[in-house]
Amino acid sequence: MAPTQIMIDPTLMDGGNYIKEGKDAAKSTCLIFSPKADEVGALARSLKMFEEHGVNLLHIESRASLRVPNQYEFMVECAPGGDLGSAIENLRQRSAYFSIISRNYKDNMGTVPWFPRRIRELDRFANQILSYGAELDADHPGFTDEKYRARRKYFADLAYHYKHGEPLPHVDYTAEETETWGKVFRELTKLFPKNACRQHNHVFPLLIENCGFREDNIPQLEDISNFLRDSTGFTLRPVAGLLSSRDFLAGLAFRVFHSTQYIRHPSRPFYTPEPDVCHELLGHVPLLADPAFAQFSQEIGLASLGAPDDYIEKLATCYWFTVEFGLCRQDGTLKAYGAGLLSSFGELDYALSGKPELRPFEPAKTALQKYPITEYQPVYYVAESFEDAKEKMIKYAQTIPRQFTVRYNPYTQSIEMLDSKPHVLQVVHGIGREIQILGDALKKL
Ligand SMILES: C[C@H](O)[C@H](O)[C@H]1CNc2nc(N)[nH]c(=O)c2N1
Ligand SMILES: N[C@@H](Cc1ccccc1)C(=O)O
Ligand SMILES: [Fe+2]
Repeated sequence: MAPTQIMIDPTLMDGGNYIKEGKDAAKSTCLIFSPKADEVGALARSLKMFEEHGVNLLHIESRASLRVPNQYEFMVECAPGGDLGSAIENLRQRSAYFSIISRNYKDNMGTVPWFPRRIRELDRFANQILSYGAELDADHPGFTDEKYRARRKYFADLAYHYKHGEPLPHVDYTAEETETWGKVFRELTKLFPKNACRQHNHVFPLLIENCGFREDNIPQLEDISNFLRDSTGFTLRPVAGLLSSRDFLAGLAFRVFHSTQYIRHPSRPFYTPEPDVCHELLGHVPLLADPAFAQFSQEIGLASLGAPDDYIEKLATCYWFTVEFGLCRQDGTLKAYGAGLLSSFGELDYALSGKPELRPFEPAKTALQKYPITEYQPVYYVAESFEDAKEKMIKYAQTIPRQFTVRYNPYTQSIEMLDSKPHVLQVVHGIGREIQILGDALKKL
């Protein structure tokens, strides 16, 4: 979704508190630094220096540095306020390595836009929810239904209070909600065998068997998240509504998919302008269990970390025409793999009807295509295969201006910035070991 079409909807928030918190967190500045070699007690001195400049610290972390041999590396997150500018200059002069990451990067030339480095930092997104503006409200059947709104508030609160590592909230869905799910489930499962891609049809029976996918049951996020973790390492997080493209894509870098938990309004079961539990579970989840697709999703996420705003929009557009509305050719036949098609039986039929325009998926061109969000797409992009789409995305991502390379470390569930020789060498050694394992396996085959 283009960020320009979204605005904060205060009525969805709890007395406006979430918004205020979100804004403050959005202004924090992260400093990563290693003191010069001969400095002893550098962290203590730096902390004192921040205090003297009236800067409050929200978080402090220390690690062995991978950039400067035998040194420590510190990460401090500063709240807005105080004389942060002078504190930064002071610290910069005393550091062998120094880097600033900030949500407030627009006013700070040369600053990298903030991105989460550890999986638990995804907790910060909970209070950065955006919602549709007036344009879509008029179109949304649920926005004038008090009962539905109250229910949406309940789901929003569940997501706001969720913290990384907790079990995903269990929801007792009402009979009416289950009925809506049933209608969508029934119609879509009629179309899947013919219209959905091979991977979707392969995984779907497993979801019926392991996760309670049934016409008369809305599956629980916790069961699905556990299933996905076993399949591809993807996990789900509940989310109260639309995240900005930047935040949503950052989750994918960690193989975390933000999922809504509410269901669409019963008056229009077969098409909704917002993601809902039908869209997430029937559209996205089956493909997240496919290894090649999971990797494709993560690649878009990794490419987005710290990227400039215009590139975030381009990546979000590529995401739109692949993960959301993508078509692919399999054994000479067109199939749908985009979740927005696989969750809307109206559009699933339409996309493959021969009426809309089809073009080959080509990231550099696709990234520039404008698209409507409340009606069927006029243009669809066709991928030759997930592997092919992934290779093209990786090549395209290399054209994004960024001063460092990122890599996900699944052991620590954190993002590593490969911006020093010792760190790169460490990764090279790791790959050497993998090659040994492969050589050994080959000998035994
Ligand atoms: C990345 C792209 O903008 C995409 O449309 C995102 C935006 N934010 C989102 N936020 C939520 N909660 N769910 C989504 O599917 C998306 N999609
Ligand atoms: N239109 C989709 C939901 C959706 C909305 C917005 C983006 C993607 C998907 C459906 O009806 O299921
Ligand atoms: Fe989606």
